[in-house]
Amino acid sequence: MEGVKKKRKIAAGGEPQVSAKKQKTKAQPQKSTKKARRAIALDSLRWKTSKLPAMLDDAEGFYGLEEVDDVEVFRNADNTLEFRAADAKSDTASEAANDSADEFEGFDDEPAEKDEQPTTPAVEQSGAKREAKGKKDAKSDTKAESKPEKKADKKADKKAKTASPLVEDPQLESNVFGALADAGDMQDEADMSAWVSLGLSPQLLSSLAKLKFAKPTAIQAAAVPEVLAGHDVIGKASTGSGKTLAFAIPIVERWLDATEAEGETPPESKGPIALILSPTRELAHQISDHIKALCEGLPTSPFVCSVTGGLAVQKQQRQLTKADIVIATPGRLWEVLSGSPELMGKFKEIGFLVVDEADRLLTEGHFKEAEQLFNALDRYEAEENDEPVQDQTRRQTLVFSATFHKGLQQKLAGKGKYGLMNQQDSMEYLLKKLNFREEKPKFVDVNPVSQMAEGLKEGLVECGAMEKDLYLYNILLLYPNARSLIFTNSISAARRITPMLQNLNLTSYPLHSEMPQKARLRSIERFSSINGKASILVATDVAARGLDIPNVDLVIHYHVPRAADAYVHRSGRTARAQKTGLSILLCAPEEVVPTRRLISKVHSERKGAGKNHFVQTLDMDRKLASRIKPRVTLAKKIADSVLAKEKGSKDDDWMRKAAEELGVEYDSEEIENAGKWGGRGRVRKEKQKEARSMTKAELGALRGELKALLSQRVNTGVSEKYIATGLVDIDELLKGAKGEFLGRVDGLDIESL
Ligand SMILES: Nc1ncnc2c1ncn2[C@@H]1O[C@H](COP(=O)(O)OP(=O)(O)OP(=O)(O)O)[C@@H](O)[C@H]1O
Repeated sequence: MEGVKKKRKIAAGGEPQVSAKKQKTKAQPQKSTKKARRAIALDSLRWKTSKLPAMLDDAEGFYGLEEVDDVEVFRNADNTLEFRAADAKSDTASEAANDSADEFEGFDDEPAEKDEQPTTPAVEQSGAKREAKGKKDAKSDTKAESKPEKKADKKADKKAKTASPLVEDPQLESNVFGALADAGDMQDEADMSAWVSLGLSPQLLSSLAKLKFAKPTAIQAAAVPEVLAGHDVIGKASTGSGKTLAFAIPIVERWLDATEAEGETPPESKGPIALILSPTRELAHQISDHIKALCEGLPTSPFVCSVTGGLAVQKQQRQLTKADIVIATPGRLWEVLSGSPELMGKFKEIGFLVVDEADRLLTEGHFKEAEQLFNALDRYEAEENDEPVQDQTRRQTLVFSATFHKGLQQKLAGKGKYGLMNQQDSMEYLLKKLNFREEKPKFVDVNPVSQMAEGLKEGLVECGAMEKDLYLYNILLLYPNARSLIFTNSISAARRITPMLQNLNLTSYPLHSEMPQKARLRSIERFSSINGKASILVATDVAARGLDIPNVDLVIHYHVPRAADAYVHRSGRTARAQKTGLSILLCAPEEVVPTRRLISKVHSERKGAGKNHFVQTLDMDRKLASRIKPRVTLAKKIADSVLAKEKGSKDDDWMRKAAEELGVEYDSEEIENAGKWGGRGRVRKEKQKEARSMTKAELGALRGELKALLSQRVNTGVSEKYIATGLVDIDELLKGAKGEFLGRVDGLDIESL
């Protein structure tokens, strides 16, 4: 017995033409059934147009192939072939059916059972592939479809029971599933029908299936068609909602089109198709990885190149000569391009300019470098007087963020009064700088009401300014296995909190802009790779935007952020991609007013009993806090001492060098005493001096003390309420504790989110 599938050719758009293969078999006499199968005439079968993988689109001679499922080919003693219809039922059942001498009526596309599907894309696709391969030797075709085919068939049968490919466009569906089947085992399970209406190529659909992205997110569904239709787009969607692919998918699609049109990968002289600007290096690398992952499943991939510093300018210039998609921080790209008029010329021809996290990149303080770049990209030499002029751009401009300035948002949405807007503050002014191709770019806002991710819960802990370390530790203890991201407003706080938490046996890493690039990436990598136990990243706002670290459970704002958008982006590091997460603000009395303002801004569009309603005040167990206070105090003291010593030796180094250059004798004591400290800085300096003067033995003793404290159990699972009611024997409970921290904060529970 050989094969389950046959193919034939048809003339494009015409009636089926019986192939040599088929003519030969048609001449065979119809024999009586063997086992559960009956011999059948080939024309009575339901032939379907074969689905060819997109990469075979240009494989001449294979247009118009048809195929049929579930037919077995028997070779008779006289060497003739006979085709028998497979029966889904058991052999006995089939025999019974055969006995009743029912005429074969062909295969039915209707499922035998309610949710059963008749065809199996994986099998069809592999069949199509084989057909292409077997063009030279039609006879070997059936042999090639022996055992592996049966296996595939079984698998396909299994899949047919679960799949529900209800797609409106059958041609597209066939392409889609054809391509998916080609993508291997995983794709056997994939139903990609939700992507179909976006008009993507089978290659890209196959890649998306490999990423296991079964359906587009709201921003992808809304923005991709607009971009593919050639519009400039401003896209707004909450954090973690897939904005990267919303612009990356159409870019890669356009690259595929261009590559296909040229036959080969575009030559080096072509220049990049897209430039994506990111405000931070980490985000640029992440976008680059994201696009590479999307392209991994393609038959040929674009060259994706990130330009963020770290590599020599010449090396980056060389890389840029062959780049198809470039992701860059504006300052560095400007540095690289301004030294190469040839490269600059190529960048003037890009098809897409994407500004990710646009509101950040285009605001005061960050826009300067970007502005230089935009001006250069848009400047063309006028033919007549050789004066540089701003040309109407040919490229599409795509601008994405989770937060946009409210005035701009209203204007884009066609509401509000704009005349009163301060131009410098509004993004309108900045958007003008982007030189949109269309007078009115498409504004796609998929979360007009809330900027926050759906699965996010927000909480607030009120505590004294000097108690923040204590309550930070307290919260971390309540979530012993969480991946937590702590945001501070200053580099020095991030520097201090990290070793303090490490002293408390919590795995923590720092992240701030004064760290070398490699150390920054290493911190993110280590933080992301620890699974199953607490892992903490203490970061400044350098990590607030765009970073997509998987499974961050908890975001803690150690300091109340200075702006509402920072709060949105920081909190958006958790509850990404439909997941859940917590965001907790540590709020000191002097931060209450800015916090209120911030919350009412962030939740301004939401309906509810007051804006603050969306952020729950959390009552922490004061008794627990007092129990853990001694260890926090010690951990802090040790960290401060180590930091002061490090800082001291750095300052010493600097001063020694300065003294040497001036040709004077260096005496640190003298120099320090000569400095006139006053005001607020004096106390700090004195504290630093004290911490710095701690001897090794003193430090060792503190460490020993802390170690002893840390070895004691603290049960966080007993709330003050229980203690107050007196219904529970606390000592008994503490005895039963397994050395783990079991507490929870009422109303905020990671598991129950
Ligand atoms: N269609 C999809 N289905 C499932 N997951 C997706 C899909 N598209 C993207 N993702 C995943 O969602 C996560 C968040 O995506 P992305 O980083 O693009 O979010 P974002 O909207 O840009 O967030 P931010 O505003 O914080 O920058 C990523 O891990 C990404 O792989």
